[in-house]
This record gives sequence, C-alpha cells and structure tokens, in this order.
Amino acid sequence: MLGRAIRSMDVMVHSSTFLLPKLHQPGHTPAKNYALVVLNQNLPRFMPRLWTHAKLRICADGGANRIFDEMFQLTNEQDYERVRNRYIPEIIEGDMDSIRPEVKRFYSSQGSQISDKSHNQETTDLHKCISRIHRSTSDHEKTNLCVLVTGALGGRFDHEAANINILYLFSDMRIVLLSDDCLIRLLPKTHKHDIYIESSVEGPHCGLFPVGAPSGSTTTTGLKWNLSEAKMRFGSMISTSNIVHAEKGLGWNGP
Ligand SMILES: Nc1ncnc2c1ncn2[C@@H]1O[C@H](COP(=O)(O)OP(=O)(O)OP(=O)(O)O)[C@@H](O)[C@H]1O
Ligand SMILES: Cc1ncc(C[n+]2csc(CCO)c2C)c(N)n1
Repeated sequence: MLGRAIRSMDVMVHSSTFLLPKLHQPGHTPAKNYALVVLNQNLPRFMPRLWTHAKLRICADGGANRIFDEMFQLTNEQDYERVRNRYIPEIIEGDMDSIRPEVKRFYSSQGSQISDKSHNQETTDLHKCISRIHRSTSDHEKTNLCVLVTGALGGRFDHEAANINILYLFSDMRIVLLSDDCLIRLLPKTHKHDIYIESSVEGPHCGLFPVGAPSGSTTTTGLKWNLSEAKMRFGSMISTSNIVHAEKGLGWNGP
C-alpha cells in the first residue's frame, strides 16, 4: 500500500521564468497567472519586470511607500511623474500603520482599493494580502496561479519567520518569497518536485532544508552534493551551500 502511494506521487514543476524580461512559458511551466505582493522592504532590481508580468498587484501596507519612492530609480525613464502614475497597485491591504498619508491619498486618487484592516493585530500584513488572494481564487484557478512576494527576506528576522510561515499556512497555493538575491519556495512533501533553473538569473547556490518538522527521506539529482534518502532536521544535517549542476534539479521528498 505504501509502495503504491509513493509511485503515484504527483510531480510539481517549478520554474522562475517570471525573472526573465519576456514571459515565455515553455511546456514545463506550471503557472500562467502571477499575482504580486509588495512588502515594506527595498524593491528588488527586477521589480518593473515582475510588475509587468503580474495580473494583480497588492501592496502590503508600507509596501506602497516603496512603489511610490523607489520605482522610478529602477526604470530607465526620465519622467518621474509618468513613472509614478504608471505603477498603481490594484489593492493596498494591511493595518495601515506604515503607509504615509500622502502615499495613501495619491493611490486612492488613482483608483487603488484601500483595504484598512487596522482592527486586526493578530495577523501580519502579508497574511492579510495572501488571505485575500486565497479567498478570491477558486481551487481550479489556484492551480494556475503563482504569488510572488517581494521584500520578504533580508530584513527583520521576526518578519522573515512570519513570511516563511505563510508558505505553510497557505500550502495549497504556489507562493515564492523574493529578495534581490534570494528566492524561497515550499516543496510540499505530498509531491515530487522538478525545479527548472534559469541559470542566467538564478543559482548556482541552493539550499534544501525542512522548517518546523524533520524531513524523513529526501532524494535529489542535479546537485553537486545530492541527497539519497537523507533525513534532514535542524540539530542534525541540513543541506546548505549546495550547488545546482543541471538545468533541472529533481528533488523527491519521500515519506
Ligand atoms: N524588515 C522586514 N523584513 C522582512 N519583511 C518585512 C520587513 N518589514 C516589513 N516586512 C513585510 O512587509 C509587510 C508590511 O510591512 P509594514 O512595515 O507595513 O508592517 P507593520 O505591520 O508595520 O510591521 P511591524 O508593526 O511589525 O513593524 C509585513 O507584514 C512583512 O511581511
Ligand atoms: C501571540 C501574538 N504575538 C504577537 C502579536 C502581535 N502581532 C502579530 S501580527 C501583528 C500585526 C503586524 O502588522 C501584530 C501586532 C499577536 N497579536 N499575538
């Protein structure tokens, strides 16, 4: 019975074509729709690209200040006002304790929906944004959706931990946490995983480790130091500073 369950494990395909200038989605690419969530940290240099690829853009509270302040310097354009008027998020969601009043007024006047959840101090602004996307996306649509979260890493560690927790809380959605030099995905143990590497923009370093609970058996191909039915847990072995050798790294999370 166990053997049958393992053999029938579906493959989840991952790729990062959203980091490329043009969104060509070859046969292996799973997600067709991108939603972008902008957090309150420095925008990554490839932000204009993500913005263009996305069908929905949500700023988490102070993330709106970042679009307002930093988008211009990431474009090659001369006209500050034009750039500011072009990048308008559809939604600004959060407890609104970080967005500046003039930024809120500006985006409100440009048609952004402002969703003030200041009464809720139990969940983070990112949680509020992802809950909204989760609620408004059918199960079928979820299979074609990938949520890109910018500014999720490289700042305050409590924020980073909360951001990683979101991957687990919403493990039925594809969510990618991004910063300028890092990308994190959850690889649910219910699946095998094929990870396609865009070597012009990502790699070669990679890490593979379980958060919260041990991984009973992990097998990989395509890495410099492959794992073979390895057990991983904090306090024992985890795989960091590994290197991607192949364009496709295949990881199998066993039981
Ligand atoms: N330094 C950081 N590192 C990582 N993520 C961050 C950081 N700062 C903000 N974020 C993310 O951006 C979201 C919005 O940020 P914002 O500053 O508006 O939050 P906040 O509610 O004011 O946070 P807090 O009250 O804890 O400072 C947060 O929910 C978090 O996900
Ligand atoms: C057990 C517990 N720990 C921390 C907070 C505080 N908190 C968590 S999310 C959030 C909103 C941040 O925008 C705040 C203030 C809480 N409510 N419950």
